[in-house]
Amino acid sequence: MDLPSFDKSRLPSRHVTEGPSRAPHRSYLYAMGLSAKEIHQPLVGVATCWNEAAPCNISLMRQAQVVKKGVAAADGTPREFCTITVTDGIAMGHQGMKASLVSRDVIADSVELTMRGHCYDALVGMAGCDKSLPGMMMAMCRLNVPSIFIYGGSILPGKFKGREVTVQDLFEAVGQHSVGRMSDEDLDELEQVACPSAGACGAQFTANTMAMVSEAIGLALPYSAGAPAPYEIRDRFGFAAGEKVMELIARNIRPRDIVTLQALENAATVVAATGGSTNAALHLPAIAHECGIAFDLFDVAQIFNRTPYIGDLKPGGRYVAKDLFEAGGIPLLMKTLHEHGYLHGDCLTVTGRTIAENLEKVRWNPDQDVIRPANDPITPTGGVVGLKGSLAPDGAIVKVAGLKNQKFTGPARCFDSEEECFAAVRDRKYQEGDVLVIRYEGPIGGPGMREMLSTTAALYGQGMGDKVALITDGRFSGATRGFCIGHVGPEAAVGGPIGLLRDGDVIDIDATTGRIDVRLSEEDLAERRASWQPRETDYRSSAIWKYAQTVGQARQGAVTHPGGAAETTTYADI
Ligand SMILES: CC(C)(O)[C@@H](O)C(=O)O
Ligand SMILES: [Mg+2]
Repeated sequence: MDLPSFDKSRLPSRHVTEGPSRAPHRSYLYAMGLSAKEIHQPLVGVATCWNEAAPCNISLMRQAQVVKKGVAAADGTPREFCTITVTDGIAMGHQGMKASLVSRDVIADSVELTMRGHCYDALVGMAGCDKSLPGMMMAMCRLNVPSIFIYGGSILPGKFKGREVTVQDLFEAVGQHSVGRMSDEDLDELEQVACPSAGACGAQFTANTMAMVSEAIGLALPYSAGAPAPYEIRDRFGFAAGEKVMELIARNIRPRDIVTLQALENAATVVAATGGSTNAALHLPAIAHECGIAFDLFDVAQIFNRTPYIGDLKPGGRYVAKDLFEAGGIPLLMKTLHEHGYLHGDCLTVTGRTIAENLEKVRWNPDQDVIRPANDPITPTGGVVGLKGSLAPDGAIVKVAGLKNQKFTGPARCFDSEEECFAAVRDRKYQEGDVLVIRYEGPIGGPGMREMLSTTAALYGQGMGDKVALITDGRFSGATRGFCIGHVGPEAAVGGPIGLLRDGDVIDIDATTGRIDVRLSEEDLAERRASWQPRETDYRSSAIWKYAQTVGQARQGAVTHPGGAAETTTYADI
């Protein structure tokens, strides 16, 4: 690969590799088998979230070897390191989920610290799970050294009784089983066939949503986020990412040149267009924050409201990630959105070219129905909608893709933890028409803003998905369906109105007008607020306690440090 010549003396790695005072430092590099030539080449961090916690991560170390070959082929020296993950599918439905969102920021922090400590010149970050994708992209924006993101790829769908299934079917099967609508034998068979390969949860759930974001925001190479984990073509993307990051070093193209306000709007557009995970409304503000860009839940919601819903993907629709890749991949989706004016085409990407330039050669595929043309959508507005009102002055979010009815009025049934609500659902101790309220599950109150797929899927599995509504200051899985409103802010733990609700209060939700209100006057709310007492959590120490001390509200992405780009030293410039 012919790289433009560039001034190597500006590279951060000079702090580690150049001059007599760095002889000790170099001795460590020699100890790992590096040659003198390799030591003085640009050092590229290859961060992966490899571990044996989940199928999302299991193939990442293998894939990273190809990335390293790409870096080396372009005269860079790859340095591989791993960070942690918490996998929601296994953390779901118990206290373990409190570690999930916390892990996003720990991932960003740990990548930051490895990169800073060793003065790596660039980063290729590989992630495969809900929190590792945004965590890695946050680290890239925070560090602002040339970076490429690469997804580990989606899992393949399983086959059960002749139909394609994902882990969503299992979570919903738990509800079916609890009311006698599924036998022990079928549940046993389903759990053995639902997840047949390595890769992240297979439909437009959180990992695939954030993977789509990685291409739309410009941090990943076109097509790279769509290829399923077991497909060998992933190796080509890995090699290309390794080579390309060397060009980004040479041309000094950095993440904050790429992740602009317009790029964030492009990312929100693909989420809405595909009925993606509501978690994007949390992660996009957090990524923006790392760049010093104000882009909160309301900004995301504005894009959601003006974007046509065109991706017929599960959980709202019919297809899985593999089908989208085979239909033409994420560029196919972006092509039609761009053609009809829904994307900013002039945003720079890691190819060194703009979105519009990347899409030039993409042709529309008429022989597929995974993605509809943007001028012939499934619905004219996005599959995810922002809400606001007396119950959520700081906003809330709901996925409407696949919902029959977008309005709901009913009496509140209040629960102060997910466990309490799950027990009521499991035992069918709720009424049709109820608005189930799960509170003290926000970023501070949980702590950790749990995702509540076990409860929402159980409701769905009981056939009650459209007969009750559920609202929470916690959040939902990308696989949640039903009338489920999350991120209600401010959260109960800081005195938000959701914490003032009592059983029987009447709640009105209207996703068509973007409203969520409680039929209580300002005076009623003020009176209740006066006697409200903050609650203590059981977490008085540990990483989860530490998180609760610094985390902000969901509206701004539940970030754990106040400063954006302007306040953060990028070691690249020291
Ligand atoms: C387990 C899932 C489906 O991956 C969930 O965590 C999500 O958010 O999509
Ligand atoms: Mg999740």
